[in-house]
Amino acid sequence: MNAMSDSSPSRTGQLATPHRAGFACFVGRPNAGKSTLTNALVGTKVAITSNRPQTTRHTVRGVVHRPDAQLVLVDTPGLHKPRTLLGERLNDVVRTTWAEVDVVGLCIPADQRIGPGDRFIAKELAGLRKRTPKIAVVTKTDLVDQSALAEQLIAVDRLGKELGVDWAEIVPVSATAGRQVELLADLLVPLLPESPPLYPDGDLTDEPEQVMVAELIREAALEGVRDELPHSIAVVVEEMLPREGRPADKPLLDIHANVYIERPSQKGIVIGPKGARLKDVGVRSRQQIEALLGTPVYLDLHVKVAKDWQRDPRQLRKLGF
Ligand SMILES: Nc1nc2c(ncn2[C@@H]2O[C@H](COP(=O)(O)OP(=O)(O)OP(=O)(O)O)[C@@H](O)[C@H]2O)c(=O)[nH]1
Repeated sequence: MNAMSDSSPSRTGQLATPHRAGFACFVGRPNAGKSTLTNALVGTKVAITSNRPQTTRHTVRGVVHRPDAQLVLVDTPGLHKPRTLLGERLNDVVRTTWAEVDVVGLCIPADQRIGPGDRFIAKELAGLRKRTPKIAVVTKTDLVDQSALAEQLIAVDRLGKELGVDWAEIVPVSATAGRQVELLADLLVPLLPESPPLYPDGDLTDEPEQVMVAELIREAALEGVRDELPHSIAVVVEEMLPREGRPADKPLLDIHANVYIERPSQKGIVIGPKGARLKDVGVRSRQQIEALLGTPVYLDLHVKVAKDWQRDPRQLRKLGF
């Protein structure tokens, strides 16, 4: 099930390569390595990774540009059993995304047994329209030896047969070791429809910059306090403006952002003794933002309480959900 023959030279000796372009998304349980894989394919940091579940809240697209194809990667939040309104909304976002893409890749870590979380998602995939190709990506192969990997590949194959998902490919990769990432792109491209490029060359993401900036701040704010504040931090960038009166060769971007927490008692955790933690969050996220936007940044952070924001539809809308 691939259209590799399309890219072989034609009899006239010219390359009869139709340009292909389309959307792919990686799904999988939290922490399966979806964001890291997206980054590895695109070759720069576009999606936000973390060593904890459910940090990818927004649909972030990275664009892989190749002479023969353009692969637009849509990164979705992990599908999970919803417990809150936010959880339900996230699942809706995930399903909507699946229905709109040209190929879906289910990520399953090589170093963990296939569990209820993977089955839950694979079952959803089985219900997706037939003509959307589904591939299985066995991630983090650097963490296991050859025989464990072979076993996992067999288990993934069995999972597909059992649940009625017809894998177009089963591909083992390591995003961090850069192993087989190119091959994955090669296998994804033929599954895309023939189409001219969808994005101008050089575009890595069409996610609004403010959302990316907010994600970087949230990532820094969660660092080290995830156990205390699992899903209780949201960040909204209120304003992003070039500082007036600066010489052209010394621009400065003023960014004002609010870090929302759910309860006043969480304020101390985020701010830290004498504001030390918040200062540190500011320094670390500023460096990331400067790297992302390529300009010096002045970052102004405020911590605010948005009571029970995960359960309140009005707050959710304000926070962009
Ligand atoms: N050793 C190794 N670790 C990896 C690899 N890919 C991802 N990881 C690690 O696995 C953890 C989760 O990776 P993410 O890319 O954030 O996972 P995700 O599926 O996007 O997670 P959510 O956003 O929670 O859905 C991070 O600590 C990564 O560094 C890999 O190829 N090898």
